[in-house]
Amino acid sequence: MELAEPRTAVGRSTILSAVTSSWAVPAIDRPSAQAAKAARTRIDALAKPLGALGDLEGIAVWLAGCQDHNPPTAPHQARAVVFAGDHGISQFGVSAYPREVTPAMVRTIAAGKAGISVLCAANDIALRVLDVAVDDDLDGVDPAIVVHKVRRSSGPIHLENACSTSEIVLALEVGAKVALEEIAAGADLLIVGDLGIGNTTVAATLIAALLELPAAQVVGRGTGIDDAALAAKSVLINQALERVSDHDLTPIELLAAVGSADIAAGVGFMLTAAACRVPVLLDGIVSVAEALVAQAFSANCVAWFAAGHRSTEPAQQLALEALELQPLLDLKMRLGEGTGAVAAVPLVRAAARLAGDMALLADLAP
Ligand SMILES: Cc1cc2ncn([C@H]3O[C@H](COP(=O)(O)O)[C@@H](O)[C@H]3O)c2cc1C
Ligand SMILES: O=C(O)c1cccnc1
Repeated sequence: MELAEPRTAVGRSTILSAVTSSWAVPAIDRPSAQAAKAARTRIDALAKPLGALGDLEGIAVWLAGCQDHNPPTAPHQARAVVFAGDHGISQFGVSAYPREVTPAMVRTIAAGKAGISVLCAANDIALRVLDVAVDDDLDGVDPAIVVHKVRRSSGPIHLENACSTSEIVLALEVGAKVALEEIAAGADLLIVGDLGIGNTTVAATLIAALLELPAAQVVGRGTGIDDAALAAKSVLINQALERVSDHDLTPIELLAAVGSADIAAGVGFMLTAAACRVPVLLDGIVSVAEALVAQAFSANCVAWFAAGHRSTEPAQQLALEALELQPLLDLKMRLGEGTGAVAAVPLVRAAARLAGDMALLADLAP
């Protein structure tokens, strides 16, 4: 793989005066315009009225471009990875659930009993969960789950940096390494899942910072907080935004200031998938926040992403609009873990099969 320096930097930091670590962003080409065009021509010629398969047509065209193949083949080796981490801000009333849920859910995924586990099993999708920054030692779990741990929790982003830039670089490298492992295992479609109480606050903050939006527009109910907690969450997001406003930050510095190690791992994973020409299906608010940060590293990566679903989080919708991505599903899901993306995999597979297996209009018997 060719390596290049980041092409897009958010700028230079003044709040992080220590040595700023850098990361060699993998070089990312665009998907094949030729294969996408050929797929569009074929889909327009299928035995149906022009455009009648709606967004399934766009997904098949996108897949053909990513695969450099017309018609596209249905992804039969979709693989999902959940990056787990705790967030300091979860101790300030932003979630409807306590932070102890994070390690408990890591164990639940490992036991094959989480929402994402069941959806992956139902759709023949390989799944693994990795502890990047869980605030627990996770004693007794499979050592492969904790081998990539960067730190225990991230700092409360309304008060201090989530972590150091060198920890972010380490987490980006974890994501990159894991993506390469998944691709070596045969992945032809990748999904990044999130797990960590408080992570919707961090994701909303990242989205607000990158899209220059006020807290009131991005704040959402996450796990189901009431009106009072929603107002408090908005205040904390504003406080976190104030810490980074008027500072030009590189993407690494932004992740260190108001992101987290587990989110950085997701970013490194997505960028590496795109560099390896493997398409990525995005999930909810954390996943699209990661996609926006990935775009700040390298604008080309977005062409390798499709949106699995629209979640109920306002910031997720705003980020999808900024990425110019149309979600496949709108089921009012708000779980994270990668569930909204995995729920859309059957549609992606069906879109490819429709493009490949339907008769042509020209071949219809008179
Ligand atoms: C039992 C349980 C399982 C989950 N699986 C994912 N999340 C999701 O909800 C959390 C984020 O929402 P907030 O920012 O409001 O805390 C994260 O753990 C996310 O992965 C869960 C949340 C809970 C309670
Ligand atoms: O919209 C999401 O992705 C979401 C909402 C609540 C909790 N976790 C994720």
